[in-house]
Amino acid sequence: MLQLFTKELKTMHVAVFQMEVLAGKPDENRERVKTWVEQLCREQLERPLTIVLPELWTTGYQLEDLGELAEEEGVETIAFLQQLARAHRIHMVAGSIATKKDGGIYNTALVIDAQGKLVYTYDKVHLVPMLNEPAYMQGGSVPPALFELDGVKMAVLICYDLRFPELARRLALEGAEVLFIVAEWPLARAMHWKALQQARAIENQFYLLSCNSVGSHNGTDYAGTSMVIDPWGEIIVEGSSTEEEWLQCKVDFSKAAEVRDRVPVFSSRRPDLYR
Ligand SMILES: NC(=O)CCC(=O)C(=O)O
Repeated sequence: MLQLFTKELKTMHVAVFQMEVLAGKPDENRERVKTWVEQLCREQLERPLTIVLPELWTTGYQLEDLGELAEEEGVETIAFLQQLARAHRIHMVAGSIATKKDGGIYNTALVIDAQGKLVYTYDKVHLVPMLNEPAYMQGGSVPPALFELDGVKMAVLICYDLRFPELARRLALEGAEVLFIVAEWPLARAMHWKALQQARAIENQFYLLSCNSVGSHNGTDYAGTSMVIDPWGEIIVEGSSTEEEWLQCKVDFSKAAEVRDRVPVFSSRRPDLYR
């Protein structure tokens, strides 16, 4: 059954850090995130503000060194983010980092609220063969679920997960109003990146906010083109494919209800014929 949309909170500011991740350099990447957040928060005083980081932003795809680089339960980076979130009163869909737990290494997304509480973690379930991820990491065994920031139902998927529409549809049916995609998506498949994001937003009639990285590592160029897409499928802001930059906008949560009135996909569904 489709949940009703949030009534109380109508808008939220978002800022997406389309970052050039320095592979294998977690200290430097943390420092760069701190500098960016400080600069952003000098300019953007309005709250609520949610910031978004890309996939594996502490280590990049330096997979062969993850034995050393991955953090035990993500403790150090989580503490760093909690401190930053509290200091600036910002919510963080803090991309993902490599974590060690139960003898394996996982690609773990983190969500921290403006009080510094770790509200949600998710271990990427679809590891990407094209980047050799399954050779170095374990896939999560728990499907992505909803979390809430200021009463808004949201969800986060990690990069390759975008190719599996059943995940996004299930989250939409559970009431997601915003889907975040945190990514290190290669330029070689940039056309898929853009088309799939728009498709997920259009078919599920929710906001889609993505954060991809730029730059290159080990011969792979990353595609940037981070986006904020509204529930009609309109691209509100779009990053370049090459430059480190940040994207900022205000999202209006009342828009999804309008779109669902105009094209009532969810009430037209035939779950008696398919799931
Ligand atoms: N980091 C990723 O999951 C990349 C996904 C990818 O390259 C693709 O789906 O294509």
